Amino acid sequence: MELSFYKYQGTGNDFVILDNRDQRYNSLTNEEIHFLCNRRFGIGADGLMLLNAREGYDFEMKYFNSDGNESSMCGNGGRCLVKFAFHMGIVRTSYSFIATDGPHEAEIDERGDVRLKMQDVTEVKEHHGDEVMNTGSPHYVKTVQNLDTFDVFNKGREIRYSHAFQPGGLNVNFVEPRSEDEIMVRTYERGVEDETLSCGTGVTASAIANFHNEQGFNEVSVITRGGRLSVEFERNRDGSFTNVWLCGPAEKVFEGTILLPQ
Ligand SMILES: N[C@H](CCC[C@H](N)C(=O)O)C(=O)O
Repeated sequence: MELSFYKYQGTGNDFVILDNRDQRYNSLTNEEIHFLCNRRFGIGADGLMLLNAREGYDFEMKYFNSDGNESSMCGNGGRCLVKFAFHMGIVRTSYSFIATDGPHEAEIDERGDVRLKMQDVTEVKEHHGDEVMNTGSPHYVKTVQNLDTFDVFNKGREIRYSHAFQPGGLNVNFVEPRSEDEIMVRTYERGVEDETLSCGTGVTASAIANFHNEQGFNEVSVITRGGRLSVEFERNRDGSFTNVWLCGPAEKVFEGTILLPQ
């Protein structure tokens, strides 16, 4: 089958996007998605998304990691899918779409950056002095020194596969505070099984773990290897985090067609 695809990236986290509003790609297998994400034999990406039609929403987002398996929410992917929808003629001042973790709002600002509203975070657990939370995907957040030379792959893999987080595993973020409201983050991503240049739900978890205002509005600037993102959130008296927004660039790279192996 010949397949038309679009390639997008959000701060270096890159995705194959398929317009599936006519459901033509519903029968794609995990093996085929894994092939499409392969950086040598396929298009190459950290993940693949289907833009589906959905009653009551501007669209539905289905997300697959590059291992070919459907997975939890992807923050950078959601931002790229909003920009794709805009390019495909779905033009809104505020977008409303549904993903595996529920409904999301999103906006495209005057610079073309995409602001994505993330799910509330109601529970942050402590684990060996580090923090574990779910921002639409499960994340482990560890503060380290000298992040630039830190062994993200091996240390990340160790935590991702550790017994404590089986069977599903989780994504692992290493954070180095730079100033009161700026952090650096590098992430080992589950389902990619490698470091990605940025991870939206991971950046969100890392910012929340490094909040600076005990109560009320917080804004954290996040430096990743793929570029800069910002995370805004309210910290509430009950310890929950609401009105969480992930903001940053999301760009089309190219489009094309590819023949799936028979
Ligand atoms: N690999 C993640 C999903 C994608 C997360 C990341 N690409 C993002 O931008 O949030 C997981 O399986 O939990």
